[in-house]
Amino acid sequence: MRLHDEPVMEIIDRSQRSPHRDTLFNKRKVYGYNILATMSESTKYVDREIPTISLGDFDARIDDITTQLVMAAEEVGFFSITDHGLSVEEINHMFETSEAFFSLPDEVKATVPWSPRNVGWEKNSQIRPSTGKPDRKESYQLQFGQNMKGMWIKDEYLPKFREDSLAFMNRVQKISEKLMICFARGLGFPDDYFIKFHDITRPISQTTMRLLHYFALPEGNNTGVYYRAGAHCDWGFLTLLFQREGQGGLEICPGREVVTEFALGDAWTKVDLKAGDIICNIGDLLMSWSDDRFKSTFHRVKTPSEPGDYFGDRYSIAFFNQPCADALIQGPKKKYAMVTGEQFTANAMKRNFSALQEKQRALAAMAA
Ligand SMILES: O=C(O)CCC(=O)C(=O)O
Ligand SMILES: [Fe+2]
Repeated sequence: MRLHDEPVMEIIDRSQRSPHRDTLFNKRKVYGYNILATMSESTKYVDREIPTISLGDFDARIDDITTQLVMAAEEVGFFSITDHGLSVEEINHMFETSEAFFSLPDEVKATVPWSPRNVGWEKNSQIRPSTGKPDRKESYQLQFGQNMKGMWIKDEYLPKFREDSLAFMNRVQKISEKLMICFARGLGFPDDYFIKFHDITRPISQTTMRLLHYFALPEGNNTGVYYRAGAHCDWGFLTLLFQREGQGGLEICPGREVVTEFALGDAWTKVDLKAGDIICNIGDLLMSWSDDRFKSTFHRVKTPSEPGDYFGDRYSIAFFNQPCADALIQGPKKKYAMVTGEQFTANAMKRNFSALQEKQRALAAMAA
């Protein structure tokens, strides 16, 4: 078993909680035993608007787009974008490429095994501190730089996989860079401020595209047995998510006020999508870099267990914008001490690890 990269925060900083938000979201600590108490209950849902923002006519509309993005980042931390320039055909082609990879025999996929540089293939091994159990899925992490040496599936197994994946990744990077310009403006930084720190042409780039395949589950009540993707926040800067229509399950739970806080509400909101839209979410890095103005929101892929849930094989693609190791991270208000990209990641891993240990101790105590 290995520990992946999503950070979780063990400290609830009560001094910084907004009383208004507290009544809105009814927060509670999630990674203790509380989450277990919810397993047999049916999910509580609430409607929340997840803004849809058009990037069309970007140069002429940049001020308007920036306003909309900043508002979405401040309020929900999730938004979908349209008119981003990627066609439905291009997205579908990447999904077909991904499905072709996942349908290879495990022995072949194991020729590119996951490594802690966050590249490679894993199966049923990512343990989230929110569940203490591995997600039931497989994923293949791809990067642009030197970490991918020897980690691309060979052409003899899947011709053109590397070429097609890199072409898609470069297209998604360009969209990310548009969003980075807007978020830099929103925080009063120069336009290219975030782009420079996420330069994918540098060999030390850590930006990662993750292809995901969640296995089909038996229809019925799977709760407590399987997890698709346990509740977590992404630790990077910004995530761009591609989903397939009809393969639902992504849910969000806003309410986190400070990046050092480790709590979430008890009501989830399903994320619906239209073909071709990209769902985006703020990661902990941008939350920290914005002095907590932009929210990194808890989300999960729900284990299908109730009527109306999607039980079949589910494919998704996540593009994580990660800083280069030498990026210097500090918000305009200097709320948090300056850290490098490398330190930020190390701190996130450390918090993740101690939260996971806490969760596993709680699970063991319940079993005893
Ligand atoms: O598969 C999805 O829809 C979400 C995946 C996700 O949140 C992640 O990998 O961080
Ligand atoms: Fe995520």
